[in-house]
Amino acid sequence: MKRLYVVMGVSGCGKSTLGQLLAQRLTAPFLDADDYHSEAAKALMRKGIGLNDVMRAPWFDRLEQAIKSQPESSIVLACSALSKNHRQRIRAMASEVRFLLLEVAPDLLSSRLENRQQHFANTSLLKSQLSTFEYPENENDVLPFDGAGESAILIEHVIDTLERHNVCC
Ligand SMILES: Nc1ncnc2c1ncn2[C@@H]1O[C@H](COP(=O)(O)OP(=O)(O)O)[C@@H](O)[C@H]1O
Ligand SMILES: O=C(O)[C@H](O)[C@@H](O)[C@H](O)[C@H](O)COP(=O)(O)O
Repeated sequence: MKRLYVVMGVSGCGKSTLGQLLAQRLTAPFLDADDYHSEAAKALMRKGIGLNDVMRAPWFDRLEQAIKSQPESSIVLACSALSKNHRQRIRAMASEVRFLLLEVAPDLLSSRLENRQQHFANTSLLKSQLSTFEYPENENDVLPFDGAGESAILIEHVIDTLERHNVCC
């Protein structure tokens, strides 16, 4: 059985940051979906142009391959998983999938992205991220978290919540 924890949400919500902390706590490998984009896709996003689902398809295929080739039984993935269809595609990648949604207000997202260095996604991408994002309704495998606070506090809350839902460690 393979258990996949997906830290999800729009650009700047803190997926990579929290995902790495969670992977350390679970002693699990960490995969960042950002590392699986093509150069062409990154060039578009750098210009603030969001991907469409045709462009995303080979990216999801590469992610699936990377997840399936991990020998460990638990894996942490940071991936925006913006739409219901994207999440459905990710559910096919492992036998048990849990999404951890980080919710952050647009103003704070903007200021985080302005300050983030050396990343292809900047504030110009935020508009398309927010318009593509579909809030998970009736998706029982999605746990929402307030992503605005300090990471050191958030990770403790995440671990507590996973333990309470019996999906941890
Ligand atoms: N909880 C947090 N509090 C303050 N800054 C944060 C927090 N989480 C992430 N950041 C910062 O915000 C920026 C975006 O975080 P990142 O983890 O790259 O988000 P994402 O992977 O969702 O795009 C980074 O510069 C990161 O250091
Ligand atoms: O589905 C997509 O269009 C992309 O995955 C996008 O949503 C993602 O957020 C970018 O890769 C930016 O990277 P960060 O989210 O890590 O800033």
